[in-house]
Amino acid sequence: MRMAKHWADFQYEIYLNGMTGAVPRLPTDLTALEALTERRLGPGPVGYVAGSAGDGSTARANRAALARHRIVPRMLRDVRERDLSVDVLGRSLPAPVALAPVGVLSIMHPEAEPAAARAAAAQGVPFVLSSASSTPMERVAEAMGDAERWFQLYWPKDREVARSFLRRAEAAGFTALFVTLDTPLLSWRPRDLDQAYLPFLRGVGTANYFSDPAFRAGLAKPVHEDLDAAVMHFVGMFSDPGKSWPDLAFLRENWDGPIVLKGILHPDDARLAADAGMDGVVVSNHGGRQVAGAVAAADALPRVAEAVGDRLTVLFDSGIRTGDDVFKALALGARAVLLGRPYVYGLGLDGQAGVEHVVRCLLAELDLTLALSGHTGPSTPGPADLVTDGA
Ligand SMILES: Cc1cc2nc3c(=O)[nH]c(=O)nc-3n(C[C@H](O)[C@H](O)[C@H](O)COP(=O)(O)O)c2cc1C
Ligand SMILES: O=C(O)C(=O)c1ccccc1
Repeated sequence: MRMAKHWADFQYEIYLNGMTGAVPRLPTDLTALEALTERRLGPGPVGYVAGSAGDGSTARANRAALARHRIVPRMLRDVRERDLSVDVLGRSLPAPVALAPVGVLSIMHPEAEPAAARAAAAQGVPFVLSSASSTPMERVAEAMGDAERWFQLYWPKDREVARSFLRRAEAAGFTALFVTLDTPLLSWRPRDLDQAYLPFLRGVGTANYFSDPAFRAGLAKPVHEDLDAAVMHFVGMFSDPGKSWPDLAFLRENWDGPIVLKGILHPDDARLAADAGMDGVVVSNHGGRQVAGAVAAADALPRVAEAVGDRLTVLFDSGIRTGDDVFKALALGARAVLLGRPYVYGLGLDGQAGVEHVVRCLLAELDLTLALSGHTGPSTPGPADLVTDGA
């Protein structure tokens, strides 16, 4: 009997369903989802999701850097039995993929984070919940049963609010903490600026704050009596550009589980993370949404992996759209990847089912890419399996 699930079976399922005339409700080439979402949803929300910093050069560089690497497939390696499972932060995951933290999901679909979280749970991949979710963390946890969930912290200025978030996340069953460091300020985002569109000013993405006792203690009036004041309190609280490396001790003292720093691009920062007792890093430029002109995430990855791969769990995001992108990230030194915009488009187009479609397409394509390249799991691809244009 076969032990591990073959994600590639989704391919047969689609062809078999085709015998009754059915075709998938959404494209199976996940790079097609952005344009489709733009046609179906209003410009404000899609612009917010698809947009990035400055002229978009970092988002383009993320794709270009992955495209510069080409896979060199190997033959005759017996790839009948494959197992995509991988150990990440002390957990065994069924595949080297998790859903990235994305705030304000209610702008894409009324069922928002609970729908995305249920999709992740149904497919067995971890869901990383954003601090800036449109649903309180306890309700998202409830939607997930005992499925794997991680909490992303935008480190609030107020220590009591920070402590309260950590306590609530632990009580709600979030097992790992992802601390996002690349967003102490929101970057210059022309697409949002030109539409004067910022969801939080409308009170979207504030659910964890407005439901928090420590946050509310700082308000003169209850949230519903003075929404503008509550929003302003959120804006002042949401992040803290004054933080520096020694402050990480606070997180270590207040969180028992693994801590992962998200937004690391320089190998020296990765070393500082290891020195500070962190458990992992996400090599990420926030999907090109923060520093225009920044290094492509895939170009930063091998240097970070080289620097700390033996001390920390190295994860990756920014630009992953296809199964072969995941293969390349693994080969460049990532243990697993986070998927951002594609699942958000899936949510916008078809709710929970849309997110499940995206996850299944990505993992089927990864499974097939591994097999067709001569690999039976995610841990064997390495730099020798790639050639790089211009290198
Ligand atoms: C609409 C949107 C909202 C995001 N919100 C958050 C967030 O709240 N916290 C966070 O750490 N990262 C956030 N990110 C960044 C993602 O976690 C991830 O780093 C990025 O989307 C990966 O790039 P990709 O979209 O190219 O896959 C957001 C990204 C998008 C597109
Ligand atoms: O838009 C983003 O990229 C992001 O990270 C964010 C920040 C604050 C609230 C919601 C999302």
